[in-house]
Amino acid sequence: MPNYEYLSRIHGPEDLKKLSFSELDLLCAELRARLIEVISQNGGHLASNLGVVELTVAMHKVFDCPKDQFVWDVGHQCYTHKILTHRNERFDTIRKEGGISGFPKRCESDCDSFIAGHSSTSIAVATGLAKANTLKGNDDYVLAVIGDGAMTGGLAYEGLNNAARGNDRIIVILNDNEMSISKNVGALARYLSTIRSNPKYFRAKDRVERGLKAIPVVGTPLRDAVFHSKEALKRALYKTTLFEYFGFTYLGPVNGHNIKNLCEVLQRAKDLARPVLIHVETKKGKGYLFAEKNPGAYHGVSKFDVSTGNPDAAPSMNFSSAFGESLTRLADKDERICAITAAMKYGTGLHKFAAKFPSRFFDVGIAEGYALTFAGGLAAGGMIPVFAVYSSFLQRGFDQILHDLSIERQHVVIGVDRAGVVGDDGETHQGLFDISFLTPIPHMEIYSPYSYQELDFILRHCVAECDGPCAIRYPRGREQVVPELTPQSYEEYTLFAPGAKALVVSYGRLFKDVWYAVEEIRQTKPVAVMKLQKIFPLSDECLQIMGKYEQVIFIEETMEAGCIGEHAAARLQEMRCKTRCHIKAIRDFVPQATVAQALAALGLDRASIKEYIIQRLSD
Ligand SMILES: Cc1ncc(C[n+]2csc(CCOP(=O)(O)OP(=O)(O)O)c2C)c(N)n1
Ligand SMILES: CC(=O)[C@@H](O)[C@H](O)COP(=O)(O)O
Ligand SMILES: [Mg+2]
Repeated sequence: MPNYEYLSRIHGPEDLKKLSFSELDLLCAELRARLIEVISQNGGHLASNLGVVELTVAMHKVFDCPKDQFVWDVGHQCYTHKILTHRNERFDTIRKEGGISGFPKRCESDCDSFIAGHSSTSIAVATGLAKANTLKGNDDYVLAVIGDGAMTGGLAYEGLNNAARGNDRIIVILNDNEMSISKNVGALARYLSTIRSNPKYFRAKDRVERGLKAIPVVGTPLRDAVFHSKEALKRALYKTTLFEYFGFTYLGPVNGHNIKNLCEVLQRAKDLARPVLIHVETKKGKGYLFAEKNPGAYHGVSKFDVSTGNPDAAPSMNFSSAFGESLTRLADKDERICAITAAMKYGTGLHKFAAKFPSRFFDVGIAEGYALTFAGGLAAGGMIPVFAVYSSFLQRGFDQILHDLSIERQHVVIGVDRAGVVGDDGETHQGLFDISFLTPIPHMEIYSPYSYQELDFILRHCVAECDGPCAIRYPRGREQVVPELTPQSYEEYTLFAPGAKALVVSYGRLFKDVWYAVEEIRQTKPVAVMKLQKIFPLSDECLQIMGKYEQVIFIEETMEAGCIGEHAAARLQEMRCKTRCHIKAIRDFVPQATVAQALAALGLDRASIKEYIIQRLSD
C-alpha cells in the first residue's frame, strides 16, 4: 500500500491551494501511485490519466472549482480531478457496478460540469457555459481540456470558430501528447509538432506582446503609425498560430509536467480575462515506464500486474480481431477493398490490415462523419470501402449514412463493433441504438453474426454481393456459440418443434442463452426457436414462418424503440397475421457494470430470459 502523506490531507481542491510547489510535486507522485494502484485492479484509462496529473493539480491551484468550471474532452482523463474533488475515498469503485464513473458525471459532483465520453465536445460545451456566465453577469472562468487526438474531430473546430467571437472567459487547454489512442494523425498533428519543435519562436510572443503594449500611443495619426509598426514588428519577431486566427490569445507551448510553469501560464490566462488557448506538452503514460514506452497499449487497460505491466488475462481472439483477419484475407484477393478507422485501429482489429495494405488503410482521426462520407467518395470512385467503427461512435454519422451513402446507394460496408452492452465504460459507450437509427434508412441491410465463422461468411457476402450501404453488427469480446449449431446461411435458421404454438426469435450474442433457455423449456413444452443472421429487412420467408405461430417472442440486446421485433410486428400486422408479438429489449440508458452484470440487471441473462419466455407462454 503506497504512503499517501499529502494525498490523505486533500479532501477538496481548497486543501491543495495551501501546498508549496515542492509539496505539490510530492502530491503528484502520490496521485500517480493512487492511479496505478486502482487502475491496475479495476481497469481504466491509465496512460491518459498519468499524463495530466500536474496539469490537473495546477488547474485546481489557480482556479476555484466548481465556481470555475472544468470541461474534460472525452473525459477519460478526469481521474485526478475526481480524486481531488472529494472522491478519493470512493476512487476504488471507479468503473464498477454502482461505483463512480470513469467519465465526468454531473450527478456525481458539482465539480463535474458536463458529461463526456464521446470526443471533441469540450470547446462547444465550454462556449455555452462561458456565454451563460457572461449573460448572467458573473466573471467565473470555463476551462476546456482537449487532447491533440480530440482536436482531430470536426466539432472541435466548430467550437474554435465560435469561442472567441466575444470576450467570454473561456480558456482552452490543448493537451498535446502526440498521441490519440495510437499515434495521432493528419495535418494538425504535423502542425502541432512544428510548434513544439520551435518553442522559443512561439513562446516569445506573449512577452513581446506585453512589451509592445507598454509603448504609449498618443493621438490618432501617431496611434495608427505605431499600431502598424507594432504589427510589422510582431510579424517579424514571431509566427502567428492557427489559434490566433480564430481569435484566441495563444500561450505556450508549456511543459505540462512543471507545476510552477503551468501555474504561471494559467494565472496569465486568468489575468487576460478573454478567450485564451494554452498549448501544453505532456507525455502520455508519464511516471509508469511501461506506459511511457508504449502509451497506446496502456491507453485503456483491464486488470494488470503493476510490476510486469502484463494484463491478468492473456489476449485472445475476439470479434474485432476476427473482423480484421477476415477483411485482410478478402483484401488479398480484391484490390478494391479499403479499410477505414476513425482513430480506433487497434480497437477495431484493423492493425493487421494496416500493416499489410498501408496504401488501402485510412486512419482519418476522430472523425466518424468524415469517415463515412470519405467512404462514399471511395465507393463512387470504384473502391469497396469497409469502415469499422464502434456502434456508439457511429451515432455521430447518421446524416452521412442517410444523405451521402443511402440515397445514391453507395456500396459501403460498415462494421458496427461494440454493438450491444459494452461494460464498464457505461452509458456513453453502450452500443444500443444502431438498429434503431439504421432501420428507418431505406434499403439498409443489417446483419448480426453470432460467431466468427458467421462473421466471415457475412463479411464476404457484404463485400461481394451487396450493392448499397450495409452494416454488420457484433459485440465487444468473444463469440458465444452453441456447438451443435453451424448455420451456413446469412438468412435465418429455425429449429422447429412439432405442435409448438410459440416461436422465440433472437440474434447475435444473446442467442446462445436464448437457445439453452428454450432447450430447458422444451423439456415440458414444445417451443420453436429462430436465429436471425440478416436481421433487417426480414425476408418474406422469415415473416411467413413467424406468421404461422400464435406467439412470437423477440429477445434483443438493443433499444426497444425501433428494434427488430417492432418492425416484424408491423409487417405481420400488414400481412393480417393473428400472431401476437412480445419483445424483451432495453428501454433506458444502461449504466456501467460488467457485461454479465448489466445483462442480468436488464433481464437478459439466461435465467431471466427463460422466466420471461415462460411468462409469455402462459399469457
Ligand atoms: C466520437 C468518439 N470517437 C472515438 C472515441 C474513442 N477515443 C477515446 S479517447 C481517444 C483518443 C483521444 O486522444 P486525445 O484526445 O489526444 O487524448 P489522450 O488520451 O491522448 O490524452 C479516442 C479515439 C471517442 N471517445 N469518441
Ligand atoms: C475513452 C474511449 O472512448 C475509449 O478509450 C474506449 O473506452 C475504448 O473502449 P474499448 O476498451 O472497448 O476499446
Ligand atoms: Mg493525445
